[in-house]
Amino acid sequence: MDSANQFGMTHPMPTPAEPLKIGTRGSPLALAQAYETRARLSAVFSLPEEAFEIVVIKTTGDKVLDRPLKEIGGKGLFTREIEDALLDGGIDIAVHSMKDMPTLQPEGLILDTYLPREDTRDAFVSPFPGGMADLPQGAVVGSSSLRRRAQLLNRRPDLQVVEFRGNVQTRMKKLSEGVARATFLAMAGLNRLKMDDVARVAVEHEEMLPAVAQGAIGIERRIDDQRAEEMLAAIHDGPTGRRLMAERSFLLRLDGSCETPIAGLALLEGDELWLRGEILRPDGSESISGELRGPASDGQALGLALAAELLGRAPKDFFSWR
Ligand SMILES: NCc1[nH]cc(CCC(=O)O)c1CC(=O)O
Repeated sequence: MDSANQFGMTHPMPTPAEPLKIGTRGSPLALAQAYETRARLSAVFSLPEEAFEIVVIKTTGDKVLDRPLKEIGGKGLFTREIEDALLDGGIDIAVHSMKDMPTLQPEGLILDTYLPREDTRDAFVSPFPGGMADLPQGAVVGSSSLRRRAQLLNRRPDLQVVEFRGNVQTRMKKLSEGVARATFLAMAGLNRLKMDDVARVAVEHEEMLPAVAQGAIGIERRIDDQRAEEMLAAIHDGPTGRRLMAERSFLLRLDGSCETPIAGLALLEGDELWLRGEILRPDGSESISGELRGPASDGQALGLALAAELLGRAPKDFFSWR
């Protein structure tokens, strides 16, 4: 008899046969996300963990640690090898931080399953007391995110931003060594890693709009793999899907260059989506932001409309590729 579980109803298992191979990067956050996916699948189908195999894949982005990401070549840096493994059958599903995912997937793959979204806010992290507003004049802040860097400089042109790569542990070490006074991380990552010892102040959306898809886990599969399709349908979170549809359409329409800092967030209010977006010059000297509301059933139109609105207000030289 099926027993209820923390994720709700149980489902009949499509085809048990072989273990479902779950591909992931090997970073602590990526592994936590893969374990969460496995836990949800095994709960919803009442399957033992052995029915799933976690396959760790090293990507170019994981191998090159000494250079800023944009120098190595932007898009797909953390996904190419994983998508190759999906295509050649080495894995059956791939678990991703949606924030890092290109807006379009390779032919033959589909990315339309999302787990319930975590906290979407950024976290201000510093060994000193206080939040962003308490940063002294001229303080040094570490970040390798183009978006956070531009937003920060837009609000506080007096600050100095230095490049900060590496995992949470590396960044905390840099803070304790005094390389920077503070840094920014996603609340979602800190929460998923259960890093309760890292002192953080949540940055409200009004102060700093997060990256598109921040806090969302997405699961990719082969388009013709029926077993994976059925299994993933059972753990998909509809509200997260509707929000990401709006945010990712917004990004897709704007995404001519990874040199352009972009922020975007959709919230669901009943049957309505509320989408906010911001584009900035990399040095923070100019910011263009806006918002639109529309039916939750058509996030795509909403995302495209807000992007068109911001593009219409942007000077010709705003995007470096123009
Ligand atoms: N670009 C790296 C990345 N990709 C996803 C997260 C955090 C988790 C998330 O937003 O889902 C992070 C690190 C960070 O921004 O602190």
